[in-house]
Amino acid sequence: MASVGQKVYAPGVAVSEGNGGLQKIDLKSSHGSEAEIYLFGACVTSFKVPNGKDLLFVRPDAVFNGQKPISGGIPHCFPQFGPGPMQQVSLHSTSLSTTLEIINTDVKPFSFNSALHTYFSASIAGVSVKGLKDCKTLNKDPDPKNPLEGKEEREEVTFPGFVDCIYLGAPSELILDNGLGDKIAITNSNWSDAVLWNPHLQMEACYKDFVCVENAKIEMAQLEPKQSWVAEQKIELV
Ligand SMILES: O=P(O)(O)OC[C@H]1O[C@@H](O)[C@H](O)[C@@H](O)[C@@H]1O
Repeated sequence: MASVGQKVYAPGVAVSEGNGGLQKIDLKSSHGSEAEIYLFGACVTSFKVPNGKDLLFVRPDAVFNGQKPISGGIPHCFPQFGPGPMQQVSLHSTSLSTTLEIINTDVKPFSFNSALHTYFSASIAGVSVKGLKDCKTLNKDPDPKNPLEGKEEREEVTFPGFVDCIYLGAPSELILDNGLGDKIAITNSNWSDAVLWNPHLQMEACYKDFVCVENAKIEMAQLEPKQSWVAEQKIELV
């Protein structure tokens, strides 16, 4: 049933006004999973699996003013943070898939890099990410402007303090233990790299409640006229 101010476009697809008067879409699958997507930046801000748990996190200081990107959920970074056309989002019982397609409609080539800056709900003391062993790293701690080159030696990356690290040549599947009793497989096609970020005491009010595990394309890629680039991400409870 539609709630006040909601327009139902198809079974399980409703559009309404969200925070700050921004338009949002609520998706409900027949399996009981739900997703919320703000049209501003095509940002998925909530993905609830059938038991009601939200696997995503929106920072308490996120602004919904149509000027700044929403700090939470799955913001698209292309060619940097900001508004963009709506991409497809597919909602399944325990998984959420997103596709980002970038098309060069111009008559000259352009270069881009991109990322899905996904915020997961978490209890940071119990968080680990598996799958990054042997990847080349660019560690932005301590100096984000001069990242230190290295190699990941750990089977499981944990978050005992500030973490801001790029992983080059990341695999197509990572397993996130969110410290809340859930294991989440993050699979992708065509996202070549990954980023792990937790601000620790720089965001004292909320750092314990989330972790960013991001699919990214760090190296600049060039798109010729009429060419397109497509990448997919799937988040699945395992
Ligand atoms: O723009 P937001 O959501 O505040 O996130 C900022 C952080 O995003 C991360 O992806 C970067 O690796 C960090 O360097 C950066 O500080």
